[in-house]
Amino acid sequence: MNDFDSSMMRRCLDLARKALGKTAPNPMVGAVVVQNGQIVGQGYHPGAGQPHAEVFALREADHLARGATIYVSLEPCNHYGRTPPCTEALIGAGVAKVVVGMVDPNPLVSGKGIERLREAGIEVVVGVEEEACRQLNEAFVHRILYKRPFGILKYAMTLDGKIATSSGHSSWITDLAARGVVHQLRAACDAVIVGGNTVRLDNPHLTSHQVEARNPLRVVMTRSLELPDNAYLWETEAAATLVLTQVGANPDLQKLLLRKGVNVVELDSLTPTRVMSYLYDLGFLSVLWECGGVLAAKAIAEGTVQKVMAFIAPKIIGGDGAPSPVGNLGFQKMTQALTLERVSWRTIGPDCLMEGYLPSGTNFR
Ligand SMILES: Nc1nc(O)c(N)c(N[C@@H]2O[C@H](COP(=O)(O)O)[C@@H](O)[C@H]2O)n1
Ligand SMILES: [Zn+2]
Repeated sequence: MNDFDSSMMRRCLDLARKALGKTAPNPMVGAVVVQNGQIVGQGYHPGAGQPHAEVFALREADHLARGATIYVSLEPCNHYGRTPPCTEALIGAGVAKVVVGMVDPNPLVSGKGIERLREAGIEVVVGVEEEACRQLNEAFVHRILYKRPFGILKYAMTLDGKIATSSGHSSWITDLAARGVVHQLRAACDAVIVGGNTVRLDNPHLTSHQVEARNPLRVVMTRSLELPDNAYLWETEAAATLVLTQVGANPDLQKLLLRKGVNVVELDSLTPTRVMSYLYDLGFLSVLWECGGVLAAKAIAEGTVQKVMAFIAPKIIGGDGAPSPVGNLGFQKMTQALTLERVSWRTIGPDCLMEGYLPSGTNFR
């Protein structure tokens, strides 16, 4: 890989990111057409049902695409989905070379796009900035491979591991800057899940708090449906809310919520696994768990959390009964601890964000 290829692929990733949070169930993809060392066309995939990144880049390059090199962060598709195959568009435009960031994990494409281009006599290079391409679409890759959305557990805790005081007060653990990062994270996710207790205790908004940014679907998991008549989550002009409950729960509140525009769905079983399967069917890529410790423990135990984002404030509040981010996992020994992989951390204002991935296959129901 040379520096030029690398910088063009990074440009593709920057373009792809313009559609952050807007492409589900599709990936984020960017493409750049280069003729004689100059960018003559670029594009990104804005969302499902719209043309792919390659098509926008080719349109912009027009006749200059002939004999050019196109960089694309994901293997060009070779199938009829919502849109026709990009391989045929590339062949038709007469490009000489295609530089691909990563092979598409989608079995409808996986390797077939590259094969088709090579058959047509086009030079194809694969794997430029592959790790960065994979990272950008980690949720898409997970969805394709496991037929479930990618789960992120996010929490804010004090240095002594508490998410609230013993009385349940939790506003605010982290500073403004860290809360801003959480708002961006919400804008990048398709749904954010809390349990009934969080609604009762914290009355959260769960929006991205930015005028231009999109909001995730706000999802409440509640068996009893014993929730307040008035909650910010019922203000659906701000963002859509879905309440998942069990069959026959609190019919009066169901009627009230429906009148307020909240979607209420009764599920046969209200487990994290069932909820993630429901959200998969809605086409979601990434789901943010912003719940309390009891639900977080269940979500981890059922393998519905892949990544953990822990915001840690340099504050100590103590309190024997003060809750912690993850409830009972049933572990007795330190050897049972779930050790995160690919851990990184950074400071955000006075706080610290530690991120890492649960070992793959974590599931001990
Ligand atoms: N290479 C590439 N560029 C894009 O811009 C894309 N959106 C994709 N997506 C791949 O094609 C599938 C979706 O196809 P339709 O949008 O339904 O036609 C998606 O699952 C990816 O495999 N690829
Ligand atoms: Zn395509």
